[in-house]
Amino acid sequence: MLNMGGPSTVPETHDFLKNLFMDGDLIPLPFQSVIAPWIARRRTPQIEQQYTDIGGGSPILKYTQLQGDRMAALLDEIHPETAPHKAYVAFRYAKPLTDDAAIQMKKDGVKRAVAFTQYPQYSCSTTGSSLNELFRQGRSGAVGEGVEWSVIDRWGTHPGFIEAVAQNIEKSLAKFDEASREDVVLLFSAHSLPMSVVNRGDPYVLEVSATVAAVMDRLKHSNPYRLVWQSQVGPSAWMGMQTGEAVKGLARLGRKKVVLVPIAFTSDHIETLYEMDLEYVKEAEELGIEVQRAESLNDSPVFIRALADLAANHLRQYSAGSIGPTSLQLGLRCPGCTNATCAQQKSWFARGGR
Ligand SMILES: C=CC1=C(C)c2cc3[nH]c(cc4nc(cc5[nH]c(cc1n2)c(C)c5CCC(=O)O)C(CCC(=O)O)=C4C)c(C)c3C=C
Ligand SMILES: [Fe+2]
Ligand SMILES: [Fe+2]
Repeated sequence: MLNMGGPSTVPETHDFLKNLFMDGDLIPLPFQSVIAPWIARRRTPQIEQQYTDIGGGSPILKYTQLQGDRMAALLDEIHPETAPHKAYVAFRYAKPLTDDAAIQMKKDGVKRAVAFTQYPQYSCSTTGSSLNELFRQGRSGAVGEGVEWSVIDRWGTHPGFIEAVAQNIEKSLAKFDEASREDVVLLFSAHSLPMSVVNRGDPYVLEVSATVAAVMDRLKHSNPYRLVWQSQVGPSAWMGMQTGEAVKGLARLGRKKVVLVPIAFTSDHIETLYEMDLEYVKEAEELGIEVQRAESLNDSPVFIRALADLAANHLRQYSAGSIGPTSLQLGLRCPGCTNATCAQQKSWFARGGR
């Protein structure tokens, strides 16, 4: 279960930020090993305050572990051919890190493993970075010798995932007065990307858009909607329109009913619990907007069944030889990619981790 992770407690914030700013796949910095710890130290107090304000830490580990354990139990039932199944959490920036998962897998004597990204839509800065780290650990033998790997690299239009998101939107819509419910604007919000990443051919923006289109089809276009982008960091140009600006713009246009929908992350985190709930919702209410935030998927049984379905289909097709260890799409580097690790990682996984 690959994801970025988050500090489970406030004192873990500094190490989380240090690991994040040290990641050249996410934020390439000159003199990274010197500059990254400095930026992390400077940013820590502000981000610590945000984690304090959302209750003392990120719930991502709790939810990822729960999703993984329940998915593995379901897999034992629906795909007994490869049972028993066990989920290992491998976070990129917080404990348990990829090397922690590797140690545990080696101890357990794992011989067959699926790298299952928990980011629905692919970006080199998220899933790509996690796969690069897993490749480094796997190649070094940290996970054990002779492990056969395959990859589930993206699933942003899986019908079970779409259904789970749509159900949460419907729950939020039900809180509005029925007579004017169709006027409610669905504001899908995803973590933004620097334009430098978009412009090197990263598929994330397209894939998030595909998720939104699939959700709207499932909802039979019951409401008007927009996809907007949040959480940009630093002074460079990022993908827009920014969520905060969109909320203000809707108020200016007299669109006073909004559901905010997190669409690129499956568990609650600082962006839902802090930016959405404490910043955007508050701002919207001050502008006279009636606003609901659609719940994150968290422990949604529909979502967990979708994860099990994705894994079962992958294992079934892989065993039948109808798919290889990686998708064809994973094999294509961004046309503007200059990161040599991406090339090595893709061919290592395409050979099943050999
Ligand atoms: C799919 C989601 C995400 C993408 C794409 C993404 C790209 C991306 N992020 C940064 C820089 C930062 N992100 C930070 C936190 C953070 N990022 C995501 C998700 C995506 N990032 C989440 C869910 C979080 C919060 C974790 C939590 O527990 O809530 C941070 C740290 C926070 C801060 O300092 O503001 C940075 C920095 C870049 C540069 C980038 C694409 C290149
Ligand atoms: Fe981010
Ligand atoms: Fe790349």
